[in-house]
Amino acid sequence: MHSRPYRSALYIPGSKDRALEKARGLPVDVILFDLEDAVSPDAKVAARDTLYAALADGGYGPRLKIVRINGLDTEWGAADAAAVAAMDCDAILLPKVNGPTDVDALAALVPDLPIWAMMETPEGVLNAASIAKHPRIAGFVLGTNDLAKDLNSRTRAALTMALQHCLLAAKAAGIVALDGVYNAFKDEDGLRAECAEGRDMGFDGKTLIHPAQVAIANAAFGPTEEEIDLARRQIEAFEVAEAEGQGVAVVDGRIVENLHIVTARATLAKAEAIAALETA
Ligand SMILES: CC(C)(COP(=O)(O)OP(=O)(O)OC[C@H]1O[C@@H](n2cnc3c(N)ncnc32)[C@H](O)[C@@H]1OP(=O)(O)O)[C@@H](O)C(=O)NCCC(=O)NCCSC(=O)C[C@H](O)C(=O)O
Ligand SMILES: [Mg+2]
Repeated sequence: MHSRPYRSALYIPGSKDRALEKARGLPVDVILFDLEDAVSPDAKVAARDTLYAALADGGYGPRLKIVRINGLDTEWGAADAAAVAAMDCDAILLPKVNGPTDVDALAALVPDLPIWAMMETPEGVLNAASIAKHPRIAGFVLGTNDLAKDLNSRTRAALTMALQHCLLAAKAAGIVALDGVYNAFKDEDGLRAECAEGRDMGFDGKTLIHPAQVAIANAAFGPTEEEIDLARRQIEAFEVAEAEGQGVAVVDGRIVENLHIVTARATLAKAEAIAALETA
């Protein structure tokens, strides 16, 4: 179980001062400062300095600060990595990871920061287990746009197997897994439905492209009052059952065993972590 929430992870173009400023006041759990696709080629070099200065100025509070660089096979990747190594951030995100050797290459350039991997190529998805187990990897971010492009697929349903494969790899390795973006940023109902689907699959949160998407993701991936109440009642009932020498309790007509208590405790821990983040 992770000790901080990852409900909402907002991409911020590293080149845009206004968005970098706006992010300081947004209730997101994770900020993905982007040097890759959100930044046009002619702005990429200057974006490094813009982002360095924004992070040095601070004001992003307890949010997890991750910087996405350009691929190491591009003209910007290696210099991005060197620049990020000097930035005040928590992790570095590598796009289009195809296998653990891609992670090795970045690890050699950035010795100290945790590395997150964009899972967005067919080869990367096939190698998900070995990427997730790389000792420097701390999280997966699904890149559903690039994946759909490479697969020539037209629906999210067509990506289900890839999403689940990456999730299995992430959970087996004990790392974080964030779902891909929902492109139609003005369609709140569509986002709500996709967040619910990603949460039910097991993702820890959703990557986002616009501030208007934050509240929907936070609500979808945070425990509800009903879930918190149920978790408390399950723990209470199980403790009573245990005191009576029983291994099973019944709450709301359903059995509660030790494994459900693990989930119930995780729900309460997540609620506490969210409260701590929101009051920090
Ligand atoms: C999508 C956008 C281009 C829309 O921008 P805009 O038209 O400016 O939106 P608004 O006028 O509604 O903006 C309102 C205010 O919010 C600020 N804003 C907008 N977006 C962001 C943001 N992402 N972070 C912080 N602040 C933001 C505006 O500055 C306005 O502020 P104010 O002036 O105070 O009113 C734009 O949202 C955008 O560029 N989004 C990010 C796009 C992006 O990051 N793309 C790359 C990541 S997605 C990806 O690569 C996925 C993956 O790799 C894959 O393969 O799937
Ligand atoms: Mg991508």
